[in-house]
Amino acid sequence: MDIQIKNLTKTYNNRKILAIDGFHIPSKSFLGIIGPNGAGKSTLVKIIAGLDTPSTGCILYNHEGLNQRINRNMTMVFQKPYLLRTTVYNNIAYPLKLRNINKEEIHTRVQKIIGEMGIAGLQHQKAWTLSGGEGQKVALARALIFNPSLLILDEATANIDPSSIYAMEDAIKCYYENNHATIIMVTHNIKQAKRLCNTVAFMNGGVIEESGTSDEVIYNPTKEATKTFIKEAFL
Ligand SMILES: Nc1ncnc2c1ncn2[C@@H]1O[C@H](COP(=O)(O)OP(=O)(O)OP(=O)(O)O)[C@@H](O)[C@H]1O
Repeated sequence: MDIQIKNLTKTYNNRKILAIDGFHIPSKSFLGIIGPNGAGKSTLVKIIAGLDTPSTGCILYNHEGLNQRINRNMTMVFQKPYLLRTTVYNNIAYPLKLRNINKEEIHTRVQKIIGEMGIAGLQHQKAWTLSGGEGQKVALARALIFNPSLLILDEATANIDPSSIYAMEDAIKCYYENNHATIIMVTHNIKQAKRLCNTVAFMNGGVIEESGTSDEVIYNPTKEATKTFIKEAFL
């Protein structure tokens, strides 16, 4: 999915916290958004996901040749998993039920994804009894199961142990490589951005200060603010 951000602003209580004149996220990008606390990263991705509205400006989604202002073929995974009060199986099956997929196919697809993500043993467990990392894997499986053309991850692997981070990264990478999807990932982990993303945008004070390939932004930043941020992130 190709995304065009046009003259976007967001203001809270007369404070402008986002001001992006124009930014293009080409189809099949894996974009990492990095930047300090309060830079506006979550606000931007929530607006892209349609979970918040801009004060001015708009986002245009071009999916399969259709230019549109709303796109339903996308999903977002947050830092804290929002799971339904039911079993792991039902949580993961939910997006398919919403799309009227038949029971047999739902079963097949759920078994496939929980097998790939190593959470098959949890399928009958109630979602509220899961550990934080397990819940996050369930949230990711639920996001991937309906093959979204845009996947947004907002610090989805924060507070997760290293082996679970790698398991989630593998699932995300595999999804990206096999589905021609566009992925936007907000992360404080510069090494993770380097491992996964092909482009990186550095946000600061509500604007995109600098963007380019991951190598350009991480190893050869041109703006002072980006240089300082990257240097501190690697300390
Ligand atoms: N509903 C709201 N009302 C008032 N201010 C808000 C609201 N939501 C966000 N903000 C402010 O907007 C700014 C940007 O917040 P945002 O969560 O987008 O930053 P972020 O870059 O994702 O930060 P972090 O890295 O800490 O998650 C912050 O100063 C925040 O206090």
